[in-house]
Amino acid sequence: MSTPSSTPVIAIDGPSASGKGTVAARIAAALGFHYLDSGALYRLTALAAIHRGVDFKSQQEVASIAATLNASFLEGMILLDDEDATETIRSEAIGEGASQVATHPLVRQALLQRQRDFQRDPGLVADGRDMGSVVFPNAVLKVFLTASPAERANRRHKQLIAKGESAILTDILQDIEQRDARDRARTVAPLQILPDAKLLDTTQMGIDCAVRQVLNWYAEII
Ligand SMILES: Nc1ncnc2c1ncn2[C@@H]1O[C@H](COP(=O)(O)OP(=O)(O)O)[C@@H](O)[C@H]1O
Ligand SMILES: Nc1ccn([C@H]2C[C@H](O)[C@@H](COP(=O)(O)OP(=O)(O)O)O2)c(=O)n1
Repeated sequence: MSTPSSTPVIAIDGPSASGKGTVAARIAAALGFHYLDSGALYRLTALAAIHRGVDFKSQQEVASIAATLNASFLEGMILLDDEDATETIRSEAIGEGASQVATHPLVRQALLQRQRDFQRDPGLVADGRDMGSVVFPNAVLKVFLTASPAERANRRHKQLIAKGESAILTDILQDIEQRDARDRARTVAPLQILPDAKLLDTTQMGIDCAVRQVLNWYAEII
């Protein structure tokens, strides 16, 4: 299990397309900290399950895939079994699969230590759903980053269109609402606003402003 560490962790949790990845990566770059995209581990687990023909509902089999995941994170590139999976895991279908495999307690357990291993000097910014509640409960700063479902659907829609993918706004909104509901309702490590988290609603706030706010909160505590 993890050893208690004095290395600071900034935990950024929140629902899909709230801007967690964008903001967390910018904060990590500004502070020279490491960055953990925990959702990528669940996405890779879903992709590996598809490659092996394993049903997302088979908790034991999916957990064993998660426990032996051959994944590496190399300067913005994500490899699965030595193949570039950076773009593949960003599809809406894999996001949905990730949300399904993430409901299994054994899958979450299998990925726990791997996430904690990212806590290295001089610090870590981690984004996901349970960074502040389960993976890094001692995080020095916990942020719940959110925006209205309509705004998040717009952001995801723009992001997909910019990548040249076809996307229908109403379908995306429906997917986001369905995924939010599943991520909030699961019994283990649900998405939640912790009492010790700072709430940052970016419905009407740009990326620069959101990054500045998190950096200001961090500056207040160090
Ligand atoms: N505050 C913001 N205002 C406008 N667009 C944003 C904001 N934050 C993020 N975005 C954009 O929304 C999209 C989704 O952000 P992303 O960081 O991938 O979210 P998440 O990691 O929460 O799924 C990206 O294209 C990003 O540039
Ligand atoms: N710490 C985490 C991170 C992601 N998950 C699950 C739940 C999410 O719907 C999926 C995908 O997460 P990801 O953060 O990559 O998805 P978004 O970019 O927010 O759409 O994985 C989780 O259960 N716990």
